[in-house]
Amino acid sequence: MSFVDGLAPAKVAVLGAGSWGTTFAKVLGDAAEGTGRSIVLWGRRQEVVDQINNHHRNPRYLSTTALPVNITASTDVREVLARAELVVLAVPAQTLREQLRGWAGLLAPDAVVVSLMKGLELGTDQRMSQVIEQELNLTPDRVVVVSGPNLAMEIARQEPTASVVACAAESTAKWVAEVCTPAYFRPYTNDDVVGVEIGGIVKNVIALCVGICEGQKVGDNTKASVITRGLAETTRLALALGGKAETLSGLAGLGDLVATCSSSLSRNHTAGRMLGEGLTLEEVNNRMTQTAEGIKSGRAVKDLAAKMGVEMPITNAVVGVLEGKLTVDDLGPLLLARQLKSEGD
Ligand SMILES: NC(=O)c1ccc[n+]([C@@H]2O[C@H](COP(=O)([O-])OP(=O)(O)OC[C@H]3O[C@@H](n4cnc5c(N)ncnc54)[C@H](O)[C@@H]3O)[C@@H](O)[C@H]2O)c1
Ligand SMILES: O=P(O)(O)OC[C@H](O)CO
Repeated sequence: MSFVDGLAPAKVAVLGAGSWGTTFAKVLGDAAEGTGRSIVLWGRRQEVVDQINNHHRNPRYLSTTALPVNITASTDVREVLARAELVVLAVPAQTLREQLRGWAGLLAPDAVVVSLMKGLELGTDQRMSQVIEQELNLTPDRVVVVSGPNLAMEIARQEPTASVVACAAESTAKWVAEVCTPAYFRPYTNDDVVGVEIGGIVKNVIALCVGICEGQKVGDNTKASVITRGLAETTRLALALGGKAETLSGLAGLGDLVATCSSSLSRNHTAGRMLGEGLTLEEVNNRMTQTAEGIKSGRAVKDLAAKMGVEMPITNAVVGVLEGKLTVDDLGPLLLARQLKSEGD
């Protein structure tokens, strides 16, 4: 198998044909041009699969993007996973464990598994790489995380973007980075899986808060304050879990936080804005057609931080709003009334 012998994979499976799964398949497909490598997408809906196979498009998620012809799709996960040396997972975080239980016996014996997801599991407070290791019985050297300032729509338009490919084993990270490097996408490797995942998870909660600010029509000072203090609490959590500070000041930390908190393309930012405009969470959920991980992961982040003894005031306040214990108007006064302290604490 190629991971073992160092050769590039001949087949890559991407499970999840939503916005990011389809876009990342395009990244892989463009990078594979002329190599003979095939990219096979698993989708739940026959109409999505048919559109990809017959028209090289996924109009449900990426209406204007033409997909490379080396991408095919199927609803048959067994067929998609057969002999795939690299398996990329892009389903909503809270559904991953259940999905993996159905897929576990179908993976090729030496497959490397990549998580594209930015969520924390409710109830267990586990990161997606931990769920993957447990359910597929994989060692950390075969589990990779891709994360960074990666708004799918911009990458689908081939706008220059950098990202992070993280794995405990540098050789695996390099192996994966080499197959996802088309001209418009530049991955950097990193061995700090914890820092990379925590950056991607918590930025969604902070983006909900910035979105709330936007919905309330407060200005840039407020948003910059939330982003900066949001990074401080994200870094505290990452460090407590064994992550590195420099990861949080890199693409998967600051980079992703800035992209998500500034962009109207972000689903978390958009969901926050609607809350700030006065919609209830139920109304927001009814309007969202794609996954905004922060809505559910917020609670898991709060629980994990409490378990680790890490102070995360912005996360706690956002969860208070999501759970109906605080109104959006409570947020500013609550956060500002906290006891004064040193910026570095
Ligand atoms: N969209 C982005 O810009 C982006 C970028 C980076 C990371 N991510 C992360 O990637 C992950 C997937 O996000 P997305 O943008 O592709 O979401 P999406 O909502 O666009 O697509 C989710 C996909 O999962 C499928 N799905 C939904 N419920 C499912 C279930 N119960 N079981 C199996 N499949 C199910 C949907 O049919 C769809 O194909 C999230 O964790 C997100 O945070 C997204
Ligand atoms: O649309 P969001 O809020 O899920 O953010 C998408 C990506 O994670 C940005 O890097």
